[in-house]
Amino acid sequence: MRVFIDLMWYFREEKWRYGGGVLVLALVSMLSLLPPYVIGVIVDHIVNDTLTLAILFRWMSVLFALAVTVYILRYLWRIFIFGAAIRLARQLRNKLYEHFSKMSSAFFQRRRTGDLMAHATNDIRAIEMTAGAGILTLVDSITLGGFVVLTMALTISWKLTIIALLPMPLMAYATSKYGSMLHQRFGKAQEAFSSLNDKVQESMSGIRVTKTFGYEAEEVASFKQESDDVVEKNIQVAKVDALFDPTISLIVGCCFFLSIVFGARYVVAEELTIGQLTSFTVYLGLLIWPMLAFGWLFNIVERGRASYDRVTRLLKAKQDIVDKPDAVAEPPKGELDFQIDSFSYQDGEELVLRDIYFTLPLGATLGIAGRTGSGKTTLIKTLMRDFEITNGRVLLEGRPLDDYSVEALRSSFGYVPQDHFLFSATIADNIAFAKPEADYKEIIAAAKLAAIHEDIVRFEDGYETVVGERGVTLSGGQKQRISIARALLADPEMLILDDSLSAVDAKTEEQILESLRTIRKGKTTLITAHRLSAMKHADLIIVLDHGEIIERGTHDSLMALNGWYQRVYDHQQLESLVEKGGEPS
Ligand SMILES: Nc1ncnc2c1ncn2[C@@H]1O[C@H](COP(=O)(O)OP(=O)(O)OP(=O)(O)O)[C@@H](O)[C@H]1O
Repeated sequence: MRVFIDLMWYFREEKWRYGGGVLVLALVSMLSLLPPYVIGVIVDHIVNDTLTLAILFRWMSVLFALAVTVYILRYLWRIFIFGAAIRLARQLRNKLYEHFSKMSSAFFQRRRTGDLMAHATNDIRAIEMTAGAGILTLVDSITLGGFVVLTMALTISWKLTIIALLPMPLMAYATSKYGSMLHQRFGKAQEAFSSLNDKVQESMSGIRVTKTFGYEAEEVASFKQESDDVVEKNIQVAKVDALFDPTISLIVGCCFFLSIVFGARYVVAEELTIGQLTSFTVYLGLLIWPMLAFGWLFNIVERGRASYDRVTRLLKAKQDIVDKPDAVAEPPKGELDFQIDSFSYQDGEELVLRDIYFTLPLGATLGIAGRTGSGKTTLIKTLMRDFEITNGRVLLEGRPLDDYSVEALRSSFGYVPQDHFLFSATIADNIAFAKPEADYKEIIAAAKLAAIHEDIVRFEDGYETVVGERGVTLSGGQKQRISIARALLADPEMLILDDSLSAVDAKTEEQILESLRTIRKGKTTLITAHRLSAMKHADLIIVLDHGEIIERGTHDSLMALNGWYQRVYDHQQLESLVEKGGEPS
């Protein structure tokens, strides 16, 4: 029941809804006591031969009025209690989403997407059940159960009540035992569900790769295995779940048995009338639901507790990147000073960057070259504070990155990542993502600069073409250029193209670079690329190898060095000549 204490903050917040709901529910419980009483009275009238049509009609009218009232009241408490529970789910879901959106890349690297999705769906649903059906069963089992027992004891026979309820402690013992078994098994079932979620997410994202390699059968088999695991764990839950009903029915059966055996003796001894015994057994029947509700309550509460623990653990995860109290809110301009002694993604892991020292004046263009895995993207991630530098620092306008608020820092960057992402929205919306207030003229201008305008107008719906998962399929190069247009539209202080020209041909690349040279005057641009022609005009080019700068300079000075840069550049030029049989880029 600890989960109810954990949720107390919400019950307080919604005290009117819960207060109203509980009150109405208690009233319904009280009113439910009337029909058994009426049955007892009628039976006694029949036994004593005093039943008249008038008496019968009077009691029937009372029962009819009661039914209508209970009908309305039941509707009311549902609105109060279940309505509040749905609101709690909404609040928690929004909190989780807000929390996710504040977390750094390191957080998402440690967690699986499917797991996070399971928290936001299954766990929240279990908590909603606790705050809705859980409260209902708690209040119902206490009020209806309490009222019925009191009525039986006070209006019929306290002796018979005690006898009839003798098997109850057994039930309390059994349900608490089942409850703790359920908690454990439910935790495991939820973990298995998270894992399955993750599997589905990964399989769907990688479906093309799976098909290309003809791995469908293996994928289906591995999905089946995960799915079987979920089923197995849920069966384990269901096995305990299934114990509640028969146990409760058995105990209720014992209660009936005792009350009939002893009740009959009291009737013979004339301590009770037949009508009273009839009422007593009907009251006992009324106890079945509170008892079932009690068992069900354990079930709901244990699920809710496991889920609430999982969600709060997640919400408690500290943001690893937070603003200092006096953080500068003004977005920095692009004057860079890298002073990184070393960087690794996790403590104790292999160093990914070492001895990165260089400066870049405001408005300059930096080219970052190097073989795959040499640390180009990592260098950019440290600049954007996606990951904290533990050994060294990066200065922007002479201040360390953490002097700036995260928001100010992020608004300085226009980042076009390697794995570009388009939302399921129109092309115009995708381009205007970083500047939603942009008008069509600005969007088209950005698209022209990114050399994608001609492609867009060829689509039937032009800029209103829907792309992404639910829209038309674009080529890799088209997606890249839309991502570039998106970054250009925001006109950021620092534009970062992380291998963002890899899927466009040499001519288009040159066209885009030419636009950049014109519009990015006075603003800093960083370009990483495998095709070195993309950084030929940079003011500074650094070549990384195993996280270290092995060459630095301008294109001309690097060519004169006769090192890695010169070799790769010449090789690429030759390749381009052979492939296209045309001009070198
Ligand atoms: N999030 C991460 N966690 C742990 N290691 C990582 C992470 N991202 C990259 N690495 C590792 O860091 C090294 C540098 O990777 P990085 O992506 O910076 O290289 P890159 O030069 O950009 O490569 P590419 O040209 O292929 O994009 C690699 O060994 C990679 O495995």
